[in-house]
Amino acid sequence: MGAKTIAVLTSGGDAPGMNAAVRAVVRSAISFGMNVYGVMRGYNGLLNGDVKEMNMRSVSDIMQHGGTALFTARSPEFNTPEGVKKAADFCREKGIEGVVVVGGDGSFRGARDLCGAGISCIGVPGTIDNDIACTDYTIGYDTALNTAMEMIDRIRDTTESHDRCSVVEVMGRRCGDIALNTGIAVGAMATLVPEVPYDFERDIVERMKAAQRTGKRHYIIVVAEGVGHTQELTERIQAATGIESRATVLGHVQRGGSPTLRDRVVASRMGYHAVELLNNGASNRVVAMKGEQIVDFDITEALNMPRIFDENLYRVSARLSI
Ligand SMILES: Nc1ncnc2c1ncn2[C@@H]1O[C@H](COP(=O)(O)OP(=O)(O)O)[C@@H](O)[C@H]1O
Ligand SMILES: O=P(O)(O)OC[C@H]1O[C@](O)(COP(=O)(O)O)[C@@H](O)[C@@H]1O
Ligand SMILES: [Mg+2]
Repeated sequence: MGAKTIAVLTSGGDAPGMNAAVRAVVRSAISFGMNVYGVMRGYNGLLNGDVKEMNMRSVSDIMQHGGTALFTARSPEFNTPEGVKKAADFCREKGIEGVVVVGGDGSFRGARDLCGAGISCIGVPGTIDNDIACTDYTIGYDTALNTAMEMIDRIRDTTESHDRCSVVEVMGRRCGDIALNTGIAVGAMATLVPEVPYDFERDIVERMKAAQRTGKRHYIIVVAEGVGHTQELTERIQAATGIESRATVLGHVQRGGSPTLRDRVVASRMGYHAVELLNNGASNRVVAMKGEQIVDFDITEALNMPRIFDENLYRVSARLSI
């Protein structure tokens, strides 16, 4: 028997496209004859009773906006056995039988715990990092990639005009996917990711000198946040090569902005799939994308899957960047 009353929340770092996922959950739920609540500020809304009943119009005009209309939070209180019990008790009080959690791996751990406390949960991957092992794609990734690319193109203009080296840090706490893809798209001379250790002399200094001998006069180096020490690295490059160097940390600009078509469509498909699962009585699942197909996995199995780094793409990047 499927859930009759469900809720939707967004949790962890926001990502462009989360609004399209919320809209899809609300509209699908209503079309299946369910009642649906929007939970404010991630798991905090379940702890503080901050929920609102949604109707068809509650999610009008939000899809084109970045951020999340439900707001988001990282909730330390929920991340305790007492917090999970309190949230589950609140759901029971409200008659909420199922919760769709749009967020990253941390949020899925929370969803798994809430399932353990008796509430059916479905995870929908929403994070710009693309760092969730079970899915080829996370909502927000495409928008973040395009924003980072556009920003680095701008940095290139000034880098070129000054014959400089620019070291640009992009987001990705433990995952080099944003760095690797934007590095290829902007023609970076080197791309550093947390998955592959690098050697300063071999991978940076010697490459720059070799490129210089072919006539190159300006350089873009893309570094994933997870590699760290971007300012220090920039100073070392200037000291070792004599080439004037500047560091730019792109930061949260990558998390904002109107979502791309891909993010809106994938988010809509995933949100619909999540509600279909709850309507069929499923629980403890994560929605994922494999190739172009929307599929789902058991949350615990999904959280235990190892992330596979795209070695082939890394090789392409290394060959082209000089
Ligand atoms: N191991 C865990 N058990 C229960 N809840 C968790 C756990 N890890 C994270 N959460 C909850 O999910 C929220 C979001 O997780 P976080 O890792 O910050 O972001 P993301 O979901 O984007 O990876 C946390 O603030 C916390 O409330
Ligand atoms: O919003 P905050 O707390 O500054 O977090 C920054 C982190 O959030 C992210 O943008 C997304 O990470 P999550 O998906 O785990 O929330 C990371 O790339 C970055 O390291
Ligand atoms: Mg995370």
